[in-house]
Amino acid sequence: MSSDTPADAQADAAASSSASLESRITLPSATETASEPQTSTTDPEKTESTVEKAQHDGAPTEMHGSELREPEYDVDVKLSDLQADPNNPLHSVKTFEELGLERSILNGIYNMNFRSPSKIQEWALPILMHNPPANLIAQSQSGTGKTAAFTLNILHRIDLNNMAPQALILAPSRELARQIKGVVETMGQFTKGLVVTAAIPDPSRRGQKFEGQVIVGTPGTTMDMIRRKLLDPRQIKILVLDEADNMLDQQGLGDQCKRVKALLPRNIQIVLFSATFPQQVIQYATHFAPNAHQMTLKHEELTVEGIKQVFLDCNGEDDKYRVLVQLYGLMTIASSIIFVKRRDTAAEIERRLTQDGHKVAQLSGALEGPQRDEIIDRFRDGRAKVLITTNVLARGIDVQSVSIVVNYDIPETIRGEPDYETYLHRIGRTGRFGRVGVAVNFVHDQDSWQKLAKIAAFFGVESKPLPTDDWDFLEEEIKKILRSSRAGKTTKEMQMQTDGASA
Ligand SMILES: Nc1ncnc2c1ncn2[C@@H]1O[C@H](COP(=O)(O)OP(=O)(O)OP(=O)(O)O)[C@@H](O)[C@H]1O
Repeated sequence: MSSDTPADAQADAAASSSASLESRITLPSATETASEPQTSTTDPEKTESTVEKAQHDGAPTEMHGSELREPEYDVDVKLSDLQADPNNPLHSVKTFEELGLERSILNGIYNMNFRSPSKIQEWALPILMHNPPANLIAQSQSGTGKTAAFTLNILHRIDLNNMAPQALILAPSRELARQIKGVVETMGQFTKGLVVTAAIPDPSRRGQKFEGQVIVGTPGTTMDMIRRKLLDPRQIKILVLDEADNMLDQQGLGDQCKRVKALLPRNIQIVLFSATFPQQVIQYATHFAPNAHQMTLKHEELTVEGIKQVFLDCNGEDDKYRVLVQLYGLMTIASSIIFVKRRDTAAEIERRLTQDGHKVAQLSGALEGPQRDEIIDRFRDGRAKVLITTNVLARGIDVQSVSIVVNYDIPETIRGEPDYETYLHRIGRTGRFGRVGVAVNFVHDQDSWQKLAKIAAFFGVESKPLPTDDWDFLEEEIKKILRSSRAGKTTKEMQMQTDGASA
């Protein structure tokens, strides 16, 4: 079961490059895709809850949805205010009821404390749920609820009286696949008869059939399982690629995803979601999902307002470790992720920090699956507060308590260029759904400084320098950001405040 190793290795390496993105919505012609709809039979009654199992299986330990409370800092963001602002990606006009979801599904959403949809959910759901089913390529900022958008469509469409796989969700890492499985189970906890199965490397499943209406997997294992006839693809009617630009990347997972698709029935609904879609991937994506409705964003629109970006000027590579140790206290107030380029750097930093008496966890593609599960679960439930990792966890991971992301190494492509997409995904591990967070970038030489400057210019953001020789000041600055409450302010009001301050 080593078929996911290349995928993980690929995800470990910074791979994708960037290109200009257009903000546009494209509607396809009337003669669209896909098979006949099959409405699900749902039961409003509460059935045996799968929450416990879901949470154990990788979902956030507590899915508080809109309840924005950081445990240690006094962050009291009012989500309703953010959602009332038409310029905010969390804004919506409609309610979940108006989107035509079954009562059992609505109960699942409300139980997760979701009050109203985000922009992407409000836009994508009517398209996804419309009959005949149409393909979709959709882009939305990190942490704006893309998982719910594709999950709700799946819950709406599957036939619960049939145990055969009907929806396949592919994700680039085992951690993300497990997380999505948890979300589908939690959201579908009142959906009677729902079975969700993970197709990730798991020696304990050897020879066992993959049953359940929803399969969430990594592409390599999914392909293996279909080929070995352990996963029957014949009744699959929806294929979702989460982190689709990464999944279609021709250098890495693209080939595997193409092969999986070739093993599925024709005319299924194909759904591609990501926070980033470089132009060259969009072109390929439109072949993969023909006649798709499209929503893409400009790169200037991609950064999340709640994530403040700063950089620390270190005195060379060796000095980075000293600065990291200084930061440790701040990183443990809530949870933090440290991103490095290489697996051996991750292991080395873990070793040194542990030796210096600090508690940290480390996860990279070099570790075996069960060990990885144990580490990410510890991080999710707060037993481990500082996680050192590679790009394997750059995308999709949703741990709401993450308040600091450290780019120990500025992300770069295999060609040594700044990796714009990976940067955006990495910093997007904080500031989820209206929360605030800080991205701390380490620069240590001309090259890393230039890469960061290019990244900041590309996204049209300012990366503020913080001194590394005045720790009291630095600490106060970071704490100030994390304490900053946006309660009661719309994006426009905040903009005016900033304008006023600089006038
Ligand atoms: N309508 C909603 N109301 C409140 N919370 C929501 C809503 N939709 C999603 N969330 C929460 O927002 C968080 C981020 O959602 P999700 O992980 O789906 O983001 P994403 O857009 O897929 O991000 P990424 O691009 O990083 O993968 C999750 O904790 C989720 O439970």
